[in-house]
Amino acid sequence: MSDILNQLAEVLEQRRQADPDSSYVASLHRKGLNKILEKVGEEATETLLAAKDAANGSEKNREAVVAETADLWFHSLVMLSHLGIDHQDVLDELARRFGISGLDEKAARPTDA
Ligand SMILES: N=c1c2ncn([C@@H]3O[C@H](COP(=O)(O)OP(=O)(O)OP(=O)(O)O)[C@@H](O)[C@H]3O)c2ncn1[C@@H]1O[C@H](COP(=O)(O)O)[C@@H](O)[C@H]1O
Repeated sequence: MSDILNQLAEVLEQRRQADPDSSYVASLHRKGLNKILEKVGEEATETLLAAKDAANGSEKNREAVVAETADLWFHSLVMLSHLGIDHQDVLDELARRFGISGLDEKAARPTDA
């Protein structure tokens, strides 16, 4: 999985300096953080609506979940790039968490005084 993420992140880095008239990613950077966040929110909403439909059944609905999740991940990568955050940091965080049960991690959190 991380191969395509790494390749895509490399292209996204190049697009920070590209012409907004010939690059969708460059056009997002030109419009700024608020526009990028709007797209992330929109794609998140579309993903959850597709997921609700998929729970009711057809293969077409399941394909929509895949397509919408790809849109969400893509726009999240653009957000990270815009903020100058390396996507590898997110992969490293997932790797750090790997094998740690969410239930155990939550139980080990300091309690509020
Ligand atoms: N993976 C993607 C990718 N996924 C989705 N999209 C685009 O994301 C947009 C989101 O879809 P919408 O229907 O929400 O778009 P819209 O309604 O026109 O958007 P708004 O006007 O509402 O903002 C579409 O234009 C999609 O084509 C992507 N655009 C680019 N990439 C990758 O980014 C690379 C660089 O793209 P460019 O910068 O355009 O060269 C490409 O080679 C691809 O690898």
